[in-house]
Amino acid sequence: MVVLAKPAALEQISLLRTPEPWESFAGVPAVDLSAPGAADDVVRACERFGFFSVVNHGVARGVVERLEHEAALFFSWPQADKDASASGPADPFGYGSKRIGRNGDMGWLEYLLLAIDRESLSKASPAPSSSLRDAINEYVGAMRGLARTVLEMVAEGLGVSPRGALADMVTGEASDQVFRLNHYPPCPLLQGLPPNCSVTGFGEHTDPQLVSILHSNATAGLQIALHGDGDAQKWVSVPPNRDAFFVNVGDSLQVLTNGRLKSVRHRVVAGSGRKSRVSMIYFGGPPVAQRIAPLPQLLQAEGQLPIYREFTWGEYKKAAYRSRLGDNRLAPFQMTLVELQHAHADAAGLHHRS
Ligand SMILES: C=C1C[C@]23C[C@H]1CC[C@H]2[C@@]12CCC[C@@](C)(C(=O)O1)[C@H]2[C@@H]3C(=O)O
Ligand SMILES: O=C(O)CCC(=O)C(=O)O
Repeated sequence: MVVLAKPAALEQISLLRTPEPWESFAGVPAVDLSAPGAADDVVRACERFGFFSVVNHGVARGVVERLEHEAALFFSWPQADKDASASGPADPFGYGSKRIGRNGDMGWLEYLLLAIDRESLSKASPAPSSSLRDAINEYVGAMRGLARTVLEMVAEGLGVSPRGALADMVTGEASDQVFRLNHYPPCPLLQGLPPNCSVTGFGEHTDPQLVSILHSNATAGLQIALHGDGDAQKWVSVPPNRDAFFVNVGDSLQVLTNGRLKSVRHRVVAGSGRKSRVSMIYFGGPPVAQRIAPLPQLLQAEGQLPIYREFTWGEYKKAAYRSRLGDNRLAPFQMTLVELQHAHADAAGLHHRS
């Protein structure tokens, strides 16, 4: 019997099965933002997949190309220079290689994780070069606009007023925005392993914020879990599209809509022979003090009880940084059956708790 040892450098990174070409999922909704009825399409996609692409988004190609160029330049720096850049190893912000978060998650990637204040990079998140900083600032400005459009459409499609109620949380004064550039080089250590072996680029997780907007080059790797019944989880590969942006529903939007819109579990698979995947993601979070709870307007309109307890974004973030990447971070905030029964009885005036 031949026993294939896993190369030591991959010891802490999980192997995954290489996706088959036929697993490439043709069903990711593509929403034309300029079309009438786009708001309903956005809500439908967020309910069904928590994930969709947007076309006719109005973001100039040059904004993306400039950042792609700057990102490629930065990732080609000597390792020692990258390690010394952006104020040292990511914790959580800065340049990181393989380590994700603080609790032992590992992936086959390198990245820059940066904090954004309003329109531009925060002083606490220095960019490695001024040309990269300028390209990021221009790109992030475009993403804020796109996040606003998408969240206004969500509000419109759900009948939430004012139309800016959700968008303001992400683009207002003290909003907590994060930006990430990811680089997944081909993994040479997979050579010699069976061809069906891939490596985890970015482990499965949901994003904690309201929405994240992702762009990648033409290299595949992103997978999403389709929302199944119960625990059933089916992973499908998202065909890359350089002309589109992909929107992910985050946990906070799931809570605000009382579970009607669902955050999407996603991950990145890296292979041996492929080109590098480069992705750029804007994460739209609310101010630290923002209360996150099912919107009373929606509960009333739909005659529902809240299935989540209220928390502040600051509390959620603190808990997130103590969690492992793949954890279900909403579980501690879900109402228990007993709590729901009490709430139901209270609402119906059936009993009074002392
Ligand atoms: C294990 C981790 C790593 C976290 C925090 C914690 C749980 C969730 C991860 C993410 C996922 C979405 C982007 C990010 C920037 C975020 O806001 O939450 C990530 C962050 C990090 O990469 O630092
Ligand atoms: O790089 C990608 O395509 C997705 C990565 C991701 O999910 C993340 O950075 O949170």
